[in-house]
Amino acid sequence: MTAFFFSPHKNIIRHTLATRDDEVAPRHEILSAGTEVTLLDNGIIRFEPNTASDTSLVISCAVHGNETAPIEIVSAIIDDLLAEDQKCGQRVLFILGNPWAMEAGTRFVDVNMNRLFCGDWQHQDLTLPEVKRAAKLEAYVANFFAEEPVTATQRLHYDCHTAIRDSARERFAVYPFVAGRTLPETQKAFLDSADVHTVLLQQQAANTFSSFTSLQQNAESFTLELGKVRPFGENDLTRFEGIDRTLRRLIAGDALPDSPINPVDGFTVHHTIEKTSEHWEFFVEDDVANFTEFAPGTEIWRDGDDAYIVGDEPEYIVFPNRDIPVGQRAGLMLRKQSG
Ligand SMILES: O=C(O)CCC(=O)N[C@@H](CCC(=O)O)C(=O)O
Ligand SMILES: [Zn+2]
Repeated sequence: MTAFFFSPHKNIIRHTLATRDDEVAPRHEILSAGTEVTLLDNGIIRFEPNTASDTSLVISCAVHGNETAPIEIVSAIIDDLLAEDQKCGQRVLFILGNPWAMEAGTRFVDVNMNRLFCGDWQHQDLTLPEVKRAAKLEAYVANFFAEEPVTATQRLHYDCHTAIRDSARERFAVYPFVAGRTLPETQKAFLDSADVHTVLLQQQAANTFSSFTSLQQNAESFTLELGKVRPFGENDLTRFEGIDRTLRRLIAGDALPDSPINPVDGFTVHHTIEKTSEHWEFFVEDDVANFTEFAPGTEIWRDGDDAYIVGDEPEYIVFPNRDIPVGQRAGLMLRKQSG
């Protein structure tokens, strides 16, 4: 089956790269175990077992096109599902988010897709391919969850990324903010199983893909930062064995532990760094790693009389980026949760 489903292409990566958005032909097959496979759109494929499933699982990658390791992992899982070397015990929707940026080998082409969700695509130029794609992704995910069987008890979404820079904590998760929600032990167990021992707990609603599934689709979801951005073929996939193994277990329908065996450290956002004007000065070196610790009293940025100085306990930086337009986020300062 593997050899034929994406014919004449070798796998979903090649098929997605070779297919223009307006040329995609939906495909449908039933595997010998009864699993229904449907290619819904370019880079969007659904597997549905013919047994009662309790989980609807969305696995996405390539929302940023140059974050290739998760794309390689997802493609290999899809190959194994098609070859029936990987058991399909749950409904799964796989999404390769941004085919144009994948082809260009860039984070995005016209607009950062991971700022277009929760309907924010409506306020953008609707002629742009990435804007239309974000709208479609919302619709595919909403339909996938709406069509879940009566046996379904949980909706999960893991949006797999790699970060631009090194990280003092190699892998980390971002847990979207939903008022009144706390991170369940079962999701900590998922992170532990995937070798992700750091979680950034957002305190504000956002317009990322994982925020959309958490806020509007009632899913447990994360943005997973699983390593560092590298071109296709240059990833050390042994560094991604935890997520690969854990996604495969979930897809098979195998139970994960109810609570983590190893600690998962929580960090909360203490300050959002914003580039406030053209005079804004940023005192963080360009090559600083994510989760670098800054001691109390360190000045992080200054804009005239306004400044940010680390308070009375250490803070940790993530996603620092000075090369952004005025008004946009230039990084986050975090505090580590105690206990
Ligand atoms: O490495 C960086 O500086 C950026 C990594 C990245 O793309 N992170 C995601 C996080 C999404 C979230 O907050 O859930 C993003 O900025 O889209
Ligand atoms: Zn990313």
